[in-house]
Amino acid sequence: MQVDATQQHRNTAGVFIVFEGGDGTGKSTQSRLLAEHLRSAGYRVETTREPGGTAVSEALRGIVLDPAFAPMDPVTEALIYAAARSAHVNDRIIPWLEAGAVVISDRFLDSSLAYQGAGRGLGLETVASINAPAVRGHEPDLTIVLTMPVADSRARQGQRGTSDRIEAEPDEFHGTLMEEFERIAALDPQRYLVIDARASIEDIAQQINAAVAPLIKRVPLTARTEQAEQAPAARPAAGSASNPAPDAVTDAGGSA
Ligand SMILES: Nc1ncnc2c1ncn2[C@@H]1O[C@H](COP(=O)(O)OP(=O)(O)O)[C@@H](O)[C@H]1O
Ligand SMILES: Cc1cn([C@H]2C[C@H](O)[C@@H](COP(=O)(O)OP(=O)(O)O)O2)c(=O)[nH]c1=O
Repeated sequence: MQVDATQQHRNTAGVFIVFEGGDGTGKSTQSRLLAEHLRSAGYRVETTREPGGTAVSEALRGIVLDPAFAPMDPVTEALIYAAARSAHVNDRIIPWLEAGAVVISDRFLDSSLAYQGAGRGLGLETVASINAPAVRGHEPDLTIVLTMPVADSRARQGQRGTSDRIEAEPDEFHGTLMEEFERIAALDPQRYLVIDARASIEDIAQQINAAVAPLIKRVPLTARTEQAEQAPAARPAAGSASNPAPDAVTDAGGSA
């Protein structure tokens, strides 16, 4: 198969939402809460993560995060993340979006731009070009950036115990990439939501639900999960039992 890196794909029926930010800023917590919130309203939601999401991508994750491989040449590192992303986009993200799902990914391309481009100093152009064949023109509809001082995210990670090869990098590295996420977000405020990750889990979830509500209105009713079709009791009161309104998901419906 030939990959046309310049080809721009629209995200067809589905909606693509990405969580970005430094390590330990609450991305997986909020990704899970958003998925629960949308599923309870009857949407088909697929949650995934990078690096990961397919068998080969998870195997590459094991390699790239393994402290046994430190130090790793930054170009090698960038290529491993891009290789994992290629399988993820091709085998999971594109089919899910074409099927009309709400796809929620814990990290995507901006992590490579921030960690490898800024953190490792490879530069944004080099990292973007390495990743062009992998992302195949797909961009998130909304990227939620969770940001906080490194000292605070370190304190949260401390509760988690062991650190992987990237987490083990010094605070200066992590400070650089946090700043880069904010800089990238400022370039396209329509498609980025920057949130102070020091707020409470519930406050953050409400901000996210409010930003996602207008976006998912375009998800077709046919994309609802079979599970939701069989469980009308789980639906919000705003829609009819057989055909709930997509705009039943509002910022008032926090799941946190
Ligand atoms: N807003 C928050 N306030 C306090 N603790 C939080 C908050 N969000 C997440 N946590 C906790 O911080 C730790 C890291 O959160 P996690 O969601 O795993 O972050 P990430 O996926 O960004 O690494 C977990 O122990 C989680 O329970
Ligand atoms: C997707 C991606 C992740 N990474 C890093 C960020 C994380 O340190 C690590 C993935 O680990 P993960 O456990 O998903 O992150 P977190 O600690 O935030 O829960 O890989 C990159 O350096 N480049 C990338 O393209």
